[in-house]
Amino acid sequence: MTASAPVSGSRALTARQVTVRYGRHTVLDGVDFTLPERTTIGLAGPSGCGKSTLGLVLAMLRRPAGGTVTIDGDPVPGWRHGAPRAMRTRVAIVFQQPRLAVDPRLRLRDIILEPLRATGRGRETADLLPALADPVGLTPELLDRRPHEVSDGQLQRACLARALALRPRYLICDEMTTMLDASTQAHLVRAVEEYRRESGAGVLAISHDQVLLDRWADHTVTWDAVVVA
Ligand SMILES: Nc1ncnc2c1ncn2[C@@H]1O[C@H](COP(=O)(O)OP(=O)(O)OP(=O)(O)O)[C@@H](O)[C@H]1O
Repeated sequence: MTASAPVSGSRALTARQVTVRYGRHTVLDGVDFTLPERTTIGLAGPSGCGKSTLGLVLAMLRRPAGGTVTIDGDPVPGWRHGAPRAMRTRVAIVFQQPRLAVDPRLRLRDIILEPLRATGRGRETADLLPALADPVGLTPELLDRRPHEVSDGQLQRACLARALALRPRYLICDEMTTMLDASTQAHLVRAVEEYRRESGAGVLAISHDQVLLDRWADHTVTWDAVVVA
């Protein structure tokens, strides 16, 4: 299955014949998937079918038992820290539960700036903070708080800002807004779409919410189409 066949010469994040097993349970069995640049693809499907697992493989966070992932034509040579940093930073992911995705001791400003510091760009960080925090709607006062002092929505805003800090070529939003109120959901989707327009990134929006995907994505692939083809 190809979510959207890239026009010849255009760039894409691709999975080819990817197989993932948890113990004896085969979750992905030779799955093909293409996320072209400049495009938002919605991915829908029943709970437990393997959407998040595919997202983790595309983000190089889970090693498949078989198959390949390529970024703009470059095959990924390893997984997690086995992938070169220059490749890992080309794909970012935002998860459903922000509280499981952050260090609870850090202030929001330091959560957002983590990727810049980890890549040795510490000196630029103070200057870059407003450009990362403003689009997701975080005020300076919120940036000084720790996770237990903010709402889930405010923390998810920080997670999105962190995901965009290194200007990824591809962004995977795995149920990014599922736990959030309608106004925060709309704000975060707008921020992602603004980033996509301005950067030319490709976006994979994984969600159970067909109404959201109809509004958000250029088109939506259902899981049946992924595994049948
Ligand atoms: N770390 C793990 N160990 C064992 N089994 C797992 C693990 N992670 C996921 N699974 C199983 O793999 C299958 C696919 O899970 P996955 O989270 O990818 O599905 P999903 O489509 O994203 O589901 P949901 O929509 O509920 O988030 C499920 O049966 C799940 O129980």
